[in-house]
Amino acid sequence: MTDQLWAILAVVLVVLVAGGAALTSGLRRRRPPSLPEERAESGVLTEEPQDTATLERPPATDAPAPEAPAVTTERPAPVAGRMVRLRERLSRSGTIGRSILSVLSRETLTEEDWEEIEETLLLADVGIGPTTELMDRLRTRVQVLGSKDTATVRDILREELVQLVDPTMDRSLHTAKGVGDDGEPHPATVLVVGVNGTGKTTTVGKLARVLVAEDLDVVLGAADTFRAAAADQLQTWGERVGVRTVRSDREGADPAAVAFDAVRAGRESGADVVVVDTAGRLQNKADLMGELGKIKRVISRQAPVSEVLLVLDATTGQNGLRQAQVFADVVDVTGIVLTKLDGTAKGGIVIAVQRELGVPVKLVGLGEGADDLAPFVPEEFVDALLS
Ligand SMILES: Nc1nc2c(ncn2[C@@H]2O[C@H](COP(=O)(O)OP(=O)(O)OP(=O)(O)O)[C@@H](O)[C@H]2O)c(=O)[nH]1
Repeated sequence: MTDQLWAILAVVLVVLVAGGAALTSGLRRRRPPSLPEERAESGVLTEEPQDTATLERPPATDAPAPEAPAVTTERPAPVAGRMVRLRERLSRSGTIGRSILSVLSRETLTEEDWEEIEETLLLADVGIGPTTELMDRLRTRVQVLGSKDTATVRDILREELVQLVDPTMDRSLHTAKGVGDDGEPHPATVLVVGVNGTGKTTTVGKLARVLVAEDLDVVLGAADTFRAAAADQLQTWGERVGVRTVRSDREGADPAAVAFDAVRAGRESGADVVVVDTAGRLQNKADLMGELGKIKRVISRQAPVSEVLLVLDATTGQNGLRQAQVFADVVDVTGIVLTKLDGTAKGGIVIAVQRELGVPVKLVGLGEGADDLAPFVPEEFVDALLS
């Protein structure tokens, strides 16, 4: 009896010990490691997302990898005739032409009528010098007119306005490739400068489309490293038309280094044109001169700078003109891009800025659309003012 009792007690003890051990190990398995040290001890890698990615990788097969979705690039609108197509965008500026024409067509012109013409020109930002010049010429020509039919007066005004805008200036963009001293071909390089907010980055994007529409190979340089979003913005513009953007991922990176890399990439890929966007903050003239001067120097080591385009916001009037003057003092500007001409009645700024800086307006921005940048044609501009 005692032996039997001992045997039963021994069996119960064995069952209890085995059950307890199983329970403890089960609990241990279920509790996830929480602290990094615990994870290391338990052999779980700390870079968990990578493990997960490994688990999700499909088994290797001989089947070809699925093709990446085809990137569709846009074909920009043709460049020729853009100003004519966009002429209605100049309707606000058109008030200068139309109101002068209505005064000039009056039977007899009094001093008040001439003052009205003068005021219209000044309000449209034509500037004092060109206004006086135009008034003198119009007075002389209108006085000798026998009969004053509207068509004749319109022709005279058109001729004089075209003269004032100056059709003799070279407005072509210098985008032809060159050959360096080493006999190697190099791309044309276009540096885009101007006060922030004038539409520089947008203009570089639109300009890339203009050049692509002309079948040129383009590389963009995002040297506006002051504003991180500017490089993203530019890259998006480029991607839409299959153009590469050279950029730095570091905010505040040396803009000259980015410009250098962009021109080198353009050289290596045999591109026709490299267009470089800049920040051009007006902290002070010396800083600006230092920054733009350095960018120009490093670009010139690989290819001469073909164009320096100054972007000017047409709606900022005389104030914008003064800021533009600072840039013109710092770099040799070869052309002006007048943006936002669609939103202003001050189209006379075209005349004032050319007079003030002695540089032709080469392109005008006529809206926020991707192809709303047009080569500037004096006759078409004046026709839009008079229509
Ligand atoms: N209506 C109109 N808007 C324009 C035109 N050109 C540019 N803009 C607008 O102007 C704004 C400023 O343009 P950005 O290109 O960012 O200006 P930015 O000079 O590069 O500015 P920062 O990078 O700060 O130096 C944007 O909203 C553009 O869409 C134009 O011709 N017409």
